[in-house]
Amino acid sequence: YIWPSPQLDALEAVRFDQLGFNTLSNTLATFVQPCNLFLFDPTIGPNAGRSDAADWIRTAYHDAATHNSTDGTGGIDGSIRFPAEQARAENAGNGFANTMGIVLAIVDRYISNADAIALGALIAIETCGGPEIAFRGGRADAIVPNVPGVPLPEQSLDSHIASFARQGFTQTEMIGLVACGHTFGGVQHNFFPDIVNVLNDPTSTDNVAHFDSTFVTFDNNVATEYIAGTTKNPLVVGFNDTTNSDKRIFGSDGNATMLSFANSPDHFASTCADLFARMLDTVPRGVELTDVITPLPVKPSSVKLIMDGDTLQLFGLVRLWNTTEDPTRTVRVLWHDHAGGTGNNTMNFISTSSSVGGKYTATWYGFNSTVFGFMPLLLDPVAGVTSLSFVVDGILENQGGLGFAIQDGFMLSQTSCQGGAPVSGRVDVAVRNGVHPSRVYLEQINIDSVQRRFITEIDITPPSHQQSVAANSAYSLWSMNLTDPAMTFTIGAEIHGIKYSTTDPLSVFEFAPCPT
Ligand code: HEM
Repeated sequence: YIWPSPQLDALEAVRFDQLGFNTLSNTLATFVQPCNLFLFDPTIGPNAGRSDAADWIRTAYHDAATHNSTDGTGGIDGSIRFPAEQARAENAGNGFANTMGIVLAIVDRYISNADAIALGALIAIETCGGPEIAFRGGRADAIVPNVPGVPLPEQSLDSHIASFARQGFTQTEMIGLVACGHTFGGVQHNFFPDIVNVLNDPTSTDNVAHFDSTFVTFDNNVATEYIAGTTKNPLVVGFNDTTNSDKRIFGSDGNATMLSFANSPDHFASTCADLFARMLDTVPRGVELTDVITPLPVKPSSVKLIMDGDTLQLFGLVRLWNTTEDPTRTVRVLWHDHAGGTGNNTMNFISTSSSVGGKYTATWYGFNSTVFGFMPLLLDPVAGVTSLSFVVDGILENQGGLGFAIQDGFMLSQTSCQGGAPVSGRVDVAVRNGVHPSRVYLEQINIDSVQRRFITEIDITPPSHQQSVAANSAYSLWSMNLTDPAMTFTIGAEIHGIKYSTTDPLSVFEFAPCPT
């Protein structure tokens, strides 16, 4: 995709900036590091026999499994977040409530509850030894629970085949998806006393009987142990044959599929990568998913413009994907302006990040930064800035000639201030003369009754000709008094029918005191 694209930029960041520098403060990968991390019961610690990773994967499956491919209802739409859905017998266990507390914390205006659930499962699998999974974004959130539809262990093989067919999977794919899921975790005695006894195992104090011997790692042991006859999978060799659903499913093609998995870890991993991607893309009809999101090789990040009197401050970083730290590398940022000029600056190496279970690393450079503190580039407001390019070791990176477009039509002005009772502050937006936005507004993120984020736009009254205050010779100020000091917002403007937003949330507390 072409940068900037706010939703894709945000999804790409959660999906690929997993650990290390500039990973989102609520990065998911930290909650599955190490992979036996189980945060929900601090009294039990690492010997609970459970893991966040397993919970997140089961959560995504139970959200997906309500899908009906005939009528197009159900699927990954975040309906598992509703307590009424979690309370159903088919959703026995506390893994869903556990998952929600962490995974849904990444929901924002660009990332739905459903995308967050899909990302949680994907990151758990990749971080804990699994294959790289194709990720698409754009899942829509259900506003009511789905009809029931998750398979139960005591159901017959025929009903499981029918259930997976309804979800859109063949019998062979059913065997695969169950094996891919059941390489993590196990069955808890507390919620399934008819399947698992009290274990008296100090390494599984939650009394979880595991599906394979490596229950916090993605590997084909679920298949090798099954084929070797050494498996302890409680849904294969459980004392109650009625609930041995994995035994019936795995054996349903004479073990052909499980044998192929046992014989080849690579075949197992690639099959699971496909099946997990399809499970995560199981969405209600009418939902349009994005293309598969791949990492941008050169990605500007945290780009921000602020008007400071006669100076235009340009803050930002760039991420170079799939690179390691290299002191001999030179990275330059070029900025192109309205007058046809180009400025340039050598960027500073800041730090690295990693992704997909350590498979990739990325390096980060600041437009004008030192490791401690981010300094802006200081530009001339009259010339402004229209786009950026980068030069990495002499090679021009400009998205195939498009450049990285920058919107300098409007931005926060440093004259914004806090205090000045009875209001709590004033937001000044510097608007470029000649741009004539049809509207400038504050964007406040709100949460509706079913935890969906939505934007409330609060229009700023355009200054009349007489009242217009100049920020400098190229920009005028649009101002708005704020009464709610707790409000956080971004700034939006509509220019030639297109809406643009700033990315950094602001609050009046960041502003200098208003002059008295
Ligand atoms: C016929 C189909 C299936 C049945 C009957 C079934 C049944 C179960 C049961 C009874 C548990 C124990 C839950 C607990 O104690 O909290 C479980 C756990 C789990 N299932 Fe399945 N499952 C099926 C398919 C799948 C699929 C397709 C996936 C994912 C692709 C999956 C992923 C998981 C995971 C990761 C756990 C471990 C959860 C944890 O340890 O916290 N299952 N399953």
